[in-house]
Amino acid sequence: MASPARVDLDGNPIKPITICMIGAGGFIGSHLCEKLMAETPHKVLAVDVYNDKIKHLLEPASLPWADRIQFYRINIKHDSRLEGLIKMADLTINLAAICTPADYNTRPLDTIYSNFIDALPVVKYCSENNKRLIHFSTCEVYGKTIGSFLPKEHPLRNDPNFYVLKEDASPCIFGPIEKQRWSYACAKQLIERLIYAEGAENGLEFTIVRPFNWIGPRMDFIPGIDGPSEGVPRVLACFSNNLLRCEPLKLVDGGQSQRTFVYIKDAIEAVLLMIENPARANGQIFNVGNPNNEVTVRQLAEMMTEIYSKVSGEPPLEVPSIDVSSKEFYGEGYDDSDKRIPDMTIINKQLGWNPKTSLWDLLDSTLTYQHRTYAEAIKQAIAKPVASS
Ligand SMILES: NC(=O)c1ccc[n+]([C@@H]2O[C@H](COP(=O)([O-])OP(=O)(O)OC[C@H]3O[C@@H](n4cnc5c(N)ncnc54)[C@H](O)[C@@H]3O)[C@@H](O)[C@H]2O)c1
Ligand SMILES: O=C(O)[C@H]1O[C@H](OP(=O)(O)OP(=O)(O)OC[C@H]2O[C@@H](n3ccc(=O)[nH]c3=O)[C@H](O)[C@@H]2O)[C@H](O)[C@@H](O)[C@@H]1O
Repeated sequence: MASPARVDLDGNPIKPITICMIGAGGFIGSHLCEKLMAETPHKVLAVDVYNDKIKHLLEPASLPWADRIQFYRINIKHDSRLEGLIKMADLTINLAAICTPADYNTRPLDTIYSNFIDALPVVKYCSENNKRLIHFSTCEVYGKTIGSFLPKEHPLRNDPNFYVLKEDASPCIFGPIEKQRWSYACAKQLIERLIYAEGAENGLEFTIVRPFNWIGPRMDFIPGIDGPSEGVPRVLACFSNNLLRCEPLKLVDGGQSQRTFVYIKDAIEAVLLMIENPARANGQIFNVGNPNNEVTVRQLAEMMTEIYSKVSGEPPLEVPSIDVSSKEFYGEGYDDSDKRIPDMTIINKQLGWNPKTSLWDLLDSTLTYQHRTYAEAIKQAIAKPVASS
């Protein structure tokens, strides 16, 4: 019996489309490709410089979706094939970016080029060829909260108007230029403004996504195993690396910053709704996060330590964490977002989307994956005698 036709949120049948996905080989791209292959009839032209995280979707040729995904090893900085691929597709999704905070103050030029200059041709080709664009921005465009400028004990700090981040109302508050941490957020903000202007002046059909700390399997790399030994990934991978190596977790400036974490699989549901409901998603900027999963970084460290001990069967570390200054950890020019709570009104109203997974459950499944994937390799790396020079 044929499976029932898939319908959008308004009950209309969903037509198969071709998607040019730039940055398809990254963390979010790999989960999005998986979802599109397993649950939809859409085709993906997967563009990236790497494909390790989607290899399982590309080979062997006998995979049921083999004719619906093609990988193009392309650096969008300099490759004339990009426009042709955008023309071949109905929709372009741009995920390509440098997006690890350790790079923002140490490689500010690369960060600005990657998040602004390199995205320009993508926007231009979409606009000129009347193709729809879903562009990945960031919750970092909000910068610091208004409340962070009030004295520590001020009662208004508890008023949501002073910290909840709303797409159509909150200001974008960055630190001074010498705090190069904000090079990323500022570049993302300018590309958002450019896309918005292309929509207003030239009719570009666009959707802007502001992810709030999406986490899960395949995020970033474990230093010395599948990434550089001296590399500094985002917090999930930093803490996973510490736990796998039985080292104390490093709390930057006391771990007082707050974050809301959302499970990658919940967030991907939101992206699929955007893909398949253009009439509801076009012209919108969407926060995608989980306001119920807020913790300080210190609390995150404690939770991950407890869960990893359960998952690995090893006793918790005697010294579970140590404090490090941001200057020591990230170098000169680091600064931080104090608190990030997404307002969910717009995505709720337009797409009816709500995150489901609690922080405990998402850390449990993610740390189970980390342990299964890396524990043995770490053991071997630690046991290996250091090569003589
Ligand atoms: N993960 C999150 O929670 C999060 C939060 C906020 C914003 N974002 C945004 O979402 C997007 C994807 O993030 P991610 O977490 O998957 O990061 P990621 O680093 O895992 O993925 C980005 C991918 O883009 C590719 N890429 C970068 N420059 C390229 C180029 N010049 N040509 C071709 N490919 C290139 C990289 O190789 C990588 O595979 C980024 O734009 C990021 O700023 C992510
Ligand atoms: O994921 C997001 O939504 C966005 O936020 C991230 O920024 P941030 O949350 O600051 O990045 P993390 O590296 O995950 O750091 C989170 C917090 O943990 C702290 N941290 C990080 C690593 C560590 O070992 N110890 C530690 O205390 C950082 O100082 C920061 O306060 C990145 O900028 C982007 O990937 C993205 O745009």
